[in-house]
Amino acid sequence: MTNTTETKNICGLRREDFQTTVNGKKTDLFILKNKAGNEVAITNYGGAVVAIMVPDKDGKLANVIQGHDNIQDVINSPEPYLSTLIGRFGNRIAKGKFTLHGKEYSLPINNGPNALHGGVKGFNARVWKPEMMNDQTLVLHYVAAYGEEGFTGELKTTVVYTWTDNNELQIEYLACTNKKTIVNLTHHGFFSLAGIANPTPKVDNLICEINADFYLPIDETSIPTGEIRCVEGTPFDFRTPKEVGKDIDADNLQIKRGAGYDHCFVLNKKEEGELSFAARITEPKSGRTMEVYTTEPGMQLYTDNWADGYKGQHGATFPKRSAICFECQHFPDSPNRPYFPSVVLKEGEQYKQKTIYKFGVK
Ligand SMILES: OC[C@H]1O[C@@H](O)[C@H](O)[C@@H](O)[C@@H]1O
Repeated sequence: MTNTTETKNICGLRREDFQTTVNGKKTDLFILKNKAGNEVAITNYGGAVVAIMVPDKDGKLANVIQGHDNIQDVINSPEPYLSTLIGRFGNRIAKGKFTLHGKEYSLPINNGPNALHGGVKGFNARVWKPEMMNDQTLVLHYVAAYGEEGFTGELKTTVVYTWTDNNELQIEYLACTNKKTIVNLTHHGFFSLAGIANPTPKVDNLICEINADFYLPIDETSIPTGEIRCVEGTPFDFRTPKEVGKDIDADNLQIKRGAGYDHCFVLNKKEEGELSFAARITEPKSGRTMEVYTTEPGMQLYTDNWADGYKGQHGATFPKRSAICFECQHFPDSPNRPYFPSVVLKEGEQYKQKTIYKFGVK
């Protein structure tokens, strides 16, 4: 297996730069290689994907996901969710409060007045137990303790990354609890289809299509207002492909609140939980495409609106808006909105979600 031998150069990265010990647990870099010869590199620190090497229309390989080239930079990143796993609860919970079986829970506040992405030390900042199944499958395990980051119930979590021969990065999530809890897992890939370069180009000229007739407007603290609004005639209408930059700075209250796109789309589904088409982007210059499929009801479109000008892999600097994120998940603040799809997981039940990022060329 690839990881048993010392690899000097993995996707332009060095394995040893990812090897350290954090709270007694070892971090490393794992490489998945498919039959087409294309590689993906993942660290078990937060499950951060640090490389996805895919060809452009002329067959030229480039890394299309933002990350860092060493473990210290991953740990201290100005963007703590840079292409990492997110849990136990993706996105925001208003004021960090929710009620479950008649009891009110208070989570640490880490984003304005709200709780974001599972707390001060979420799944993105944990060392996961790695298991290489074969050259194309990495499994990560993490057990979130009862009470960790304010959540009830121990949560045993498994994430399976599979890199298929047709350049699909499949991410499957499984979890179970010993006491009723809430769970909303996702992966926060920061995709730059033009390829990581210095400077990494902005996302404005990506052509984007999103399979959603509705989205969730947000209040001034980025919590869904509760309204499920039609995208028709708004900057959020991506039902026919359009440039990401077309309305990203539109004179629109929702766009202003998000400082760009930072909103959950309600994905069109025939059936709850079906694995279906969510989004597609095309980068016109390189011809690279990415399609997203998910079992989840929602997808947060985030256009990298905040962290600006920090150093990433391959000597690159990442200006803000140089990546696009499609976080497939249940809706933000679901625990406080009984009419949103439920995020409650009971003892004896199994949480499952699957999302696929499929790379190609046009
Ligand atoms: O990486 C952090 C970003 O993650 C997104 O899911 C949130 O909605 C953004 O507000 C946040 O800045």
